[in-house]
Amino acid sequence: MQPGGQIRGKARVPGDKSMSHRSIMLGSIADGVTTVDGFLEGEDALSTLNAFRAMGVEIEGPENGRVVIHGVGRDGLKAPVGDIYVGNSGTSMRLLAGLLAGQQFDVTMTGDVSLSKRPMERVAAPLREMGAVVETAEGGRPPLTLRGGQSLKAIDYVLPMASAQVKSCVLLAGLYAEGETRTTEPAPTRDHSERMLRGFGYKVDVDGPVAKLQGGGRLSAVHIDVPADISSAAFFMVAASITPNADLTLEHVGINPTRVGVINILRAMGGDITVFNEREVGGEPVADIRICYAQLKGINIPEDQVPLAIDEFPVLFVAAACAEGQTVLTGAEELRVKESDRIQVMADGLQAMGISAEPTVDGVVIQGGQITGATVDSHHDHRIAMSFAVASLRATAPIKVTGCDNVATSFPNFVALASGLGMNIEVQA
Ligand SMILES: O=C(O)C1=C[C@@H](OP(=O)(O)O)[C@@H](O)[C@H](O)C1
Ligand SMILES: C=C(OP(=O)(O)O)C(=O)O
Repeated sequence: MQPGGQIRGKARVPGDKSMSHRSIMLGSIADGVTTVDGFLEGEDALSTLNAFRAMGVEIEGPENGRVVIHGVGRDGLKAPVGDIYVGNSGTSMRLLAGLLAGQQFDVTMTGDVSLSKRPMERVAAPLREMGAVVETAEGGRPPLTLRGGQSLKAIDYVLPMASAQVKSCVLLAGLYAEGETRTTEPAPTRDHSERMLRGFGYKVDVDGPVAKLQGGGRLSAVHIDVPADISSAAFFMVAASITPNADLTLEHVGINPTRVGVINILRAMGGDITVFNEREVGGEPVADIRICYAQLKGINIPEDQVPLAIDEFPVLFVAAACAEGQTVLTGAEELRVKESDRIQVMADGLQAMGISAEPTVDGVVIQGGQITGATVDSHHDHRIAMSFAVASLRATAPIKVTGCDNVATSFPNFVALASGLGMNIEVQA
């Protein structure tokens, strides 16, 4: 990555990863043919797609973001031949665990080196309470095996952490459980499962932190329009915010209130962000977003914004590095169990770039300063790699990022799009 570069123009980033996963899962167990537009053709969502193909679901595409799913109905999935490999994708493994807990066959899910280190006990524990038989490797890590043929009972589950993956897992198992399954979350997390289930005609009641559904119902196929992923848009929101003269418009971005922490935090830092053309597409709010350069200032990030921006912190740390003064993040210990320990890995990288970034147990303290050239390791974490690329916009010398192989998990055309908007990125084999 060469220093400097410009950020100007208009762009549409790829489809929302969370919604893409869910569209395949729900479309597969629905009655009828579900069509999806705007599907993210990234490796994580494709892992979910391939998992359902392996369980006998006919899925056409993806072709230019269009996927056609021939739903097999709630009891139509078939035992896969061999294990299901879900690569780097925590969402695939955790949500599928819930959906597969109520099937008649055994399944084992495996993942790559990063996923194999991530905690799965958080989904295994509530599923066992429901009567599922779940096996993990030592320390509650993958592989994850679900034994089929169990009869599940609904539970009233109070989540120990703010996690949409755990909430969704329990609700998906609840589809196959006898009685009313309830989840209570400690803070609002993304509610795409609840919204999309309703879109498929399944009754889900939400009252503040509580979501509940009755087991035993059926889903009816629908058309799903997946908006651009605000988590991918975030890289360019920060890129434009830190680059003098930048003026960028990102089109058709999902602005679900449970996902807009990055907008709220950048605005609190002094960011110049205009949200316009607000509309609703298939039960999800969507808008265009214009971002112009502004001198950012450090802030204490409000803890209530943490789950609303959970995947955007790596790039928000870059914003903090370019801000005047100190930024303090607390209450974000979940960042330590993502594709990498995102607190430590970002702090190490920013320090290598000459920025004072001190990790704490549940966050980080960053002093804004001058970013220098450096060679930094992204630890094969897509969001870290893209965040370091954004940092190069304000660096005094080139930044070389190693371990970038996983960028395609969430943002396959990142380099092309970033280059098109004016960033100087060179990819070395
Ligand atoms: O439900 C989802 O689609 C996701 C939930 C979040 O994980 P947690 O539930 O672990 O916070 C997020 O980090 C992940 O990228 C996608
Ligand atoms: C945490 C992430 O995804 P997952 O948990 O699905 O691997 C992410 O995309 O930042």
